[in-house]
Amino acid sequence: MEVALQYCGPKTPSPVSSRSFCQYQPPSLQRLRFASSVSSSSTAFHPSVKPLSCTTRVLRVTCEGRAVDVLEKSQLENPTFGENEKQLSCVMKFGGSSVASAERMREVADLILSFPEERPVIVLSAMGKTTNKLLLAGEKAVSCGITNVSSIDETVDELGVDRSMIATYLEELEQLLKGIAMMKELTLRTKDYLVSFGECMSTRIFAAYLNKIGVKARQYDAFEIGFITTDDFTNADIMEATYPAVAKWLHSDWISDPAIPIVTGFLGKGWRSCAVTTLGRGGSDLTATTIGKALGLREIQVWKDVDGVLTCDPNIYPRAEPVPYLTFDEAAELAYFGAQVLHPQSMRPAREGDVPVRVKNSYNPKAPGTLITRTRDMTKAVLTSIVLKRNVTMLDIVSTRMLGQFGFLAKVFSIFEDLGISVDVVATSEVSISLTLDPSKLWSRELIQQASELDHVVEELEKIAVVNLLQHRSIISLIGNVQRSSLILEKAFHVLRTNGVNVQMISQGASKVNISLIVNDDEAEQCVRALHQAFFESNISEMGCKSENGSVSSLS
Ligand SMILES: Nc1ncnc2c1ncn2[C@@H]1O[C@H](COP(=O)(O)OP(=O)(O)O)[C@@H](O)[C@H]1O
Ligand SMILES: N[C@@H](CC(=O)OP(=O)(O)O)C(=O)O
Repeated sequence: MEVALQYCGPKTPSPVSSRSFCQYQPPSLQRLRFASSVSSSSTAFHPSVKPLSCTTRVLRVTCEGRAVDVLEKSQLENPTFGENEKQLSCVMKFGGSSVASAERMREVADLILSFPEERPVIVLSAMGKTTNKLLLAGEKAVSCGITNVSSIDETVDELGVDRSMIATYLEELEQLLKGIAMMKELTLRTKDYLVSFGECMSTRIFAAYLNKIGVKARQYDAFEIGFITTDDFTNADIMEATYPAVAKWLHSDWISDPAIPIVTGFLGKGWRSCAVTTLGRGGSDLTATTIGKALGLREIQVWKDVDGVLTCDPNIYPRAEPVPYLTFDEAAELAYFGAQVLHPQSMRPAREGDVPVRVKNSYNPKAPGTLITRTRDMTKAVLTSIVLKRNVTMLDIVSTRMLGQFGFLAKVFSIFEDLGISVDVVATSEVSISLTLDPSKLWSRELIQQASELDHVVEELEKIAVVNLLQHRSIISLIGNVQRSSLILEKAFHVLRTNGVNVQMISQGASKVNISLIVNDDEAEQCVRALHQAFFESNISEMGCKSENGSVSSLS
């Protein structure tokens, strides 16, 4: 594997060797890119990429012979357009549920074409439950040999597109499964490569279909156009270098030869390994918001199978209703604390780029959906949504020293830092601390590794504290206007007391939009239903009434 980093243009210094590239930490890569004062003409672009201007400062990252040119940020904030050039206008992301079959792909194509004024970038997930099926196939390959991969063929035939386009992928996939069966091992890195076939195929099929019906489209693999990530396989983070690289790639292609870009969601390329990475389950939302920020688009649309973000998970309580407006902060908390509808990290690029996100239903396009923006009128808002995160591990840590001891919290958190474990919810006093561990980070690891990691954490903490490990807990997050926390808590505790539920920990974060309550797993769903009824269904109740935007407001 060869990785090189170089400046392009006449004064190009010698390429940085693979070893020294690997020594850079992400922040220094950033500094290097933006601090450079090397000004050179951009003559050494990738053949498919047209330079934006003739005096562009460029840093090129070459991975396995493939170059990604990273521009100085200012060049991307003000791309130059010819008089008649129209920019790409929005991102439309369609999840697996929206493109589950040939019929759905046709409907999604019609939906896109029903917005003739838009020039969208399309982001697609794998069809239906393909990601789960691929993971299952990988596990079966480990335990009992190869499984076959034929159902994607049927969609190709139904859409009438050329099957040779994905034939090589299906062959490669079978080879991969054979390899897994032979090795009897499925590493996180291999898992990411395996599931990437889902998005690689759905986008190729969809782009071929659009071209077949006369709509010019171009397929892109995200890992080839500059989605540079950390090497945390199955849960990689997008790195800053992604934004200028992706913007440049998509923008330049669009300017030189306009065609609707069809981009694989969920996938990236590890900056050290250069291997395919994934952004965590549901990661196509993050792909969409990353593109929205990178290109400074007008709007990011995420098309789902529900009428927007709902007041709670409809699988827990079917009477959940759409929430018309959310702020980025509310949506980020909601996503982070377990609402499957949005990827936990997906709001970050949208908030940074201040690009509105609209959550819409591809099965019911007329429904207004949810609009997520930087601010909204919070004067009447009390509670917006209730979110449940299950199977959480909680730790009660009590210092073995006396009151007044400083540095206790610092020691506790440095243990988590050393072990690379993220903490979710925290409540603390001077000598004790209760916290929950982020299950998405912890549970992505192998089961045996999880158990030994937990033992290790407890062992380390026991050097300075008495530790009580509590498993099978749930976090119920009340997302809304924490300025009205007394009202929210009064009502919530009334509901919980009537349902005989004891809250084991409570935390009101600095975000001002979230109050988290920890309860036992087996009581959690019943709590969510009862809370939903109290907050959203009692039109005029003791303490609250429904406001126009669907959230609860006080009578006072
Ligand atoms: N608060 C919520 N609002 C809306 N949907 C939710 C919520 N919590 C959980 N969900 C679930 O999230 C699903 C949509 O997310 P997801 O399956 O990731 O969509 P897609 O695959 O289309 O991107 C819905 O079908 C719904 O069951
Ligand atoms: N296909 C991936 C990525 C994704 O975002 O999917 P969806 O948009 O269907 O949630 C997954 O299942 O996790």
